[in-house]
Amino acid sequence: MSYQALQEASISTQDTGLSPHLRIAFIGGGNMASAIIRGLIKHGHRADQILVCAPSQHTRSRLVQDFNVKVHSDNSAAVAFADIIILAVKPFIVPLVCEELRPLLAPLCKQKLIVSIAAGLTHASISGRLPQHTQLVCAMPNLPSAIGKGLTGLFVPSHLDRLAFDDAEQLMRAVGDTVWLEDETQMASIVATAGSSPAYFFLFLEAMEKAAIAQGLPPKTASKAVLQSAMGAISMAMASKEGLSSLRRQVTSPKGTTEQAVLAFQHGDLDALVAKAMDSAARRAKELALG
Ligand SMILES: NC(=O)C1=CN([C@@H]2O[C@H](COP(=O)(O)OP(=O)(O)OC[C@H]3O[C@@H](n4cnc5c(N)ncnc54)[C@H](OP(=O)(O)O)[C@@H]3O)[C@@H](O)[C@H]2O)C=CC1
Ligand SMILES: O=C(O)[C@@H]1CCC=N1
Repeated sequence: MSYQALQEASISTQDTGLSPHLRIAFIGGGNMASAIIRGLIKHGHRADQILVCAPSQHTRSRLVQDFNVKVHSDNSAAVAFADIIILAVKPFIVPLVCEELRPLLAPLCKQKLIVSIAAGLTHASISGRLPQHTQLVCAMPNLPSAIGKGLTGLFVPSHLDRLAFDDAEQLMRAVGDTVWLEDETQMASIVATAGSSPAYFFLFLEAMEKAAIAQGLPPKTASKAVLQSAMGAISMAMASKEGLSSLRRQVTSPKGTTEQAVLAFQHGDLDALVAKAMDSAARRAKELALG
């Protein structure tokens, strides 16, 4: 699997044209559904246009309290309510949900868009469990969707017209950027590069915070120094026309302090460790595809 392929995918940056009248249902109301809901509401989507189906009363109460969205314990409510149904359950639950929705979707499948955000599951494995001609798009979003800064990979097989999935694309664009994948094998790389990656950055920042505290900084100062520096670096990288290496060299004075830190990372073979971690995530996505 080559991560290079992702560079060839186009990242859209246009304003979203998400219709405020679009009714959106989530099957599952956990971390990722909540992140997308938060992003949608932040973007101005009306809470009463959003329904979440989740089995536990605790989750439903939390969603009402946090977002004032509609909630239901029965997944079939999603079909009656929504134009777009997002499958936001763990991958192994998706077949059960499809089984429940299948008879209800059969007469309506051309009027509904289904979006699966389940890591690893292929388009064919989900569409095979839904009525023929169901409009299904596989999406891989990430947690920063909660603040409108997500990145979602989208895939439909080449025989389907992407324009038919405009509403789903606009929905995901309301919570961040989107990339269309040409080839479904790229989805495992998007899981490794975008779906999972916020956790890598959090892990790295946690490690920096611990090291700064160990060196003697007060925890609040360490946290502020780490987060503000990370935000500054990312904002610069996003705004700059220069590549990442060039920006890195601007910080790294010959015989200076940064050089020593960079050498320590290189002696620890950071590149190999990152590649190993991302390969592990991509491999797990492929395992999930097999069920
Ligand atoms: N977390 C992330 O950063 C990302 C996750 N994903 C994908 O999103 C999906 C959800 O992950 P995540 O939100 O982290 O998981 P969570 O465990 O946080 O949420 C899963 C939700 O599914 C609900 N659920 C369980 N069984 C059913 C059922 N039979 N019918 C309806 N709802 C059900 C649970 O309800 P209850 O709370 O009531 O038990 C819970 O709200 C996964 O497929 C994952 O691969 C994709 C990209 C990023
Ligand atoms: O860890 C997971 O399986 C999910 C998919 C991507 C991010 N979280």
